[in-house]
Amino acid sequence: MDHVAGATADGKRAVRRDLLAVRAALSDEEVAQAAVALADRALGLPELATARTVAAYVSVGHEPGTGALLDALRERGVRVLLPVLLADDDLDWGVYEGPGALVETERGGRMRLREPGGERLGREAVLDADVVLLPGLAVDAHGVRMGRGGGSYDRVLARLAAAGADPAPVVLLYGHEVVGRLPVEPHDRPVRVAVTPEGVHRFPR
Ligand SMILES: Nc1nc2c(c(=O)[nH]1)N(C=O)[C@@H](CNc1ccc(C(=O)N[C@@H](CCC(=O)O)C(=O)O)cc1)CN2
Ligand SMILES: Nc1ncnc2c1ncn2[C@@H]1O[C@H](COP(=O)(O)OP(=O)(O)OP(=O)(O)O)[C@@H](O)[C@H]1O
Repeated sequence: MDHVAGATADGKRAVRRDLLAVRAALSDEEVAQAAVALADRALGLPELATARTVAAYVSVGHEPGTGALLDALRERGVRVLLPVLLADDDLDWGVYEGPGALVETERGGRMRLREPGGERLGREAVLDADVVLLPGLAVDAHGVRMGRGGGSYDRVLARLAAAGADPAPVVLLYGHEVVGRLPVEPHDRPVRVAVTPEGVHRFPR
């Protein structure tokens, strides 16, 4: 079993590297245009039309851009929660109060994140969310999502399930990141929806 689990983790690392290389090759203009289209698509989701609290994240680098989406949600009066990465790779949460209230953070040579600088609400704050917008590198036809490998969102999804909370998990990706099949480990939890600049994909439960 350990051998199989190790093979899956190695498989994930290789897929992650390839996916990150494709993102790295995007031009700044492609990234900017994709962010506008992504916000449009996401704002059309029925799940977001009724949501009062949305857990989201601030995109960095060549990730599918969330800036326009965060501001549009906030303008709608939605309470937007943003993650704060903790030392154990779990997530604390703070309320989005506009781009000026974000602080740039960097931990141990990892990628720079932009996180809310204000009050920390605790790990359980995500249980208030009606929708959870997740970062990712890819999703497959079963809704299996691959992240950066910290396991932060695996823990968030496990926490939601343990509490009996059932917000729609929605991953934001580029079109080519919706793939046929990804390596899967027992802790991986499927997402319900993937939004890309080109459209919306729904996965059977
Ligand atoms: N914009 C954004 N915010 C986010 C996430 C994300 O994926 N994107 N997260 C999603 O969980 C959490 C932060 N998790 C992170 C996980 C890994 C790395 C990172 O730098 N990884 C290295 C490679 C692995 C390593 O060195 O440990 C890298 O990407 O270069 C950064 C943040 C919460 N906030
Ligand atoms: N519920 C959990 N509690 C504690 N650790 C967990 C949990 N789920 C996963 N992990 C750990 O997180 C690590 C990374 O998992 P994985 O490679 O699936 O990350 P990922 O889904 O790509 O990342 P992320 O969720 O941050 O986007 C693994 O070592 C795993 O053991």
